Amino acid sequence: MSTQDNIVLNVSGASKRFGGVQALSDVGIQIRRGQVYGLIGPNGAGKTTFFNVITGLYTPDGGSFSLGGTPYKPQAVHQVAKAGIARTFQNIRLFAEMTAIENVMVGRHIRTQSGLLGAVLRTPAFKAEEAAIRARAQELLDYVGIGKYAEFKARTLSYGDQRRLEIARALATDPQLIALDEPAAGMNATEKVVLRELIDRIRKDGRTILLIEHDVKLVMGLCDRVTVLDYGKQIAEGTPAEVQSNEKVIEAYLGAGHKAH
Ligand SMILES: Nc1ncnc2c1ncn2[C@@H]1O[C@H](COP(=O)(O)OP(=O)(O)OP(=O)(O)O)[C@@H](O)[C@H]1O
Repeated sequence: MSTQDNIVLNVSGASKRFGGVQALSDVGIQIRRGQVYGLIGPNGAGKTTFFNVITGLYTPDGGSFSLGGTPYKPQAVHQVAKAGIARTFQNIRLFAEMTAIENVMVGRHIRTQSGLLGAVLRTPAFKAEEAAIRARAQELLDYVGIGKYAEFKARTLSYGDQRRLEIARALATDPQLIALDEPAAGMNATEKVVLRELIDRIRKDGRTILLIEHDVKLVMGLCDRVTVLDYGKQIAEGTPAEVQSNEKVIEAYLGAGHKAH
């Protein structure tokens, strides 16, 4: 396999303006298969905008995008999901009144074959597919450590478990890239340890992960490479050790009144 084949997400020149604010300015990243790639920066740096651009929530003003070597246009969320990026959200977005397992099954349905007509007619093919989807969803719930809550409504799960459920749902689409938007937000120290183990396991199982995270310790401990944004510009890229000692990064964080926790 050539080095080029190993690149899962390749973005160059990503730009996005909102009125007078240049939220993203010529940002480029390359994420290799099996990497955990971190996106950090002070508040308002453009991290969420970058996520929203690559996942089709915002139409970029410019930039080129490819996933697994195939160019894609991040113009619509469902197209990006089909192309193979799954994401979680900073503010958890689950179907609160559905059970945990149903939430994961919804994620899986974008990969199904028998379609709406099969579902309405409840054809044997549909039923077999449904059973397989349920079995796979249960496996994923077990994998993220919440298998015993399969039949609980999503809203009744603890915050940490809801975040794990979002990850299970993202995994259900068999994505080439999983984009996690602040997965540790609101978690206590114990939940963060469990989350870290989970992300590590997902990586070891051959998945590729893009991570926005405010918890610098978690980022530095988990990521293979990190990009630092500040005012929409990419001010550093490299290993955690490299970016941590980068003058521009230190300045950006201190200037914004941040401190590493
Ligand atoms: N939908 C929008 N409309 C107008 N301005 C926006 C919009 N989304 C983001 N911005 C602006 O773009 C800039 C980058 O914001 P963004 O939310 O991407 O930063 P961030 O790094 O994710 O910040 P945080 O860490 O606070 O979540 C900010 O100045 C923000 O006000």
